[in-house]
Amino acid sequence: MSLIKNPLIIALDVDTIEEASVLVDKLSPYAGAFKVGMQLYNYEGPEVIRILKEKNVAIFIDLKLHDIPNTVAGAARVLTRHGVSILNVHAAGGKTMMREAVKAARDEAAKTGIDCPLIVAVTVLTSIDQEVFNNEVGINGSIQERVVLWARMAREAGLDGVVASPHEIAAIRKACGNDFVIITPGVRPAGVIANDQKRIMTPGEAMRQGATYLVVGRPVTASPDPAQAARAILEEIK
Ligand SMILES: O=C(O)c1cc(=O)[nH]c(=O)n1[C@@H]1O[C@H](COP(=O)(O)O)[C@@H](O)[C@H]1O
Repeated sequence: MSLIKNPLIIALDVDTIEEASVLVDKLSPYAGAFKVGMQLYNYEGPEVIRILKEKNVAIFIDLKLHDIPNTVAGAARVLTRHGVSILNVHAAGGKTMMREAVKAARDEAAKTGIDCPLIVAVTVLTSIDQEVFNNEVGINGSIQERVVLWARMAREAGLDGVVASPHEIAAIRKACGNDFVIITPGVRPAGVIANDQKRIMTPGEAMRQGATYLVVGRPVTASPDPAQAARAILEEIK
């Protein structure tokens, strides 16, 4: 969507509208979009979307919808009314769930004249490593194989793209083509702490692999100078 002016999406993982507003005011010159996830949305509700949109920034609503198809379709339909730029669902919810979500969002957009968000599927979370994937999540095979399978499935269901770690970007690009949107969290500038992220790369490496958008939270928002941290990432991916 045209409102997203560069590949850097900043994750607003804070509790309140006040904290989010401070970050947006500091970072809007450098961010292509801001991500509102389960922490901020579950405390402040849809009001946070309205207030941030008044600042004329693009919003990625990250609620990782995962439920039966009818329930996810209903959520995708009402979230579309907020006029967000990106919305996500879990690929693990299956193809019918994804297809119904896309249909509900597109129908609502056509009915209301609101732009339809890009709809993307979360694949294997970037905090999961191969051992946890096999032994705790309980899925056999490599993470990469699974991510590519789910990316193909998302594409067949009519989604615009996926969320995946930088490690799978090249394989997804090969399987799903150049127009497929790949949103990549698990991004850490060189020397920055990984926190709970397991499958990481630097911003420059992730873009060279073929990412469409990078999602970055703590390396920017927890920095003593968030604007400088964001500027440095933009410089690195130029
Ligand atoms: O869907 C997401 O955005 C997401 C998927 C994923 O696999 N990994 C992941 O970290 N994210 C989100 O991306 C952001 C990463 O934040 P930092 O680790 O602070 O950079 C968080 O808001 C996560 O919720």
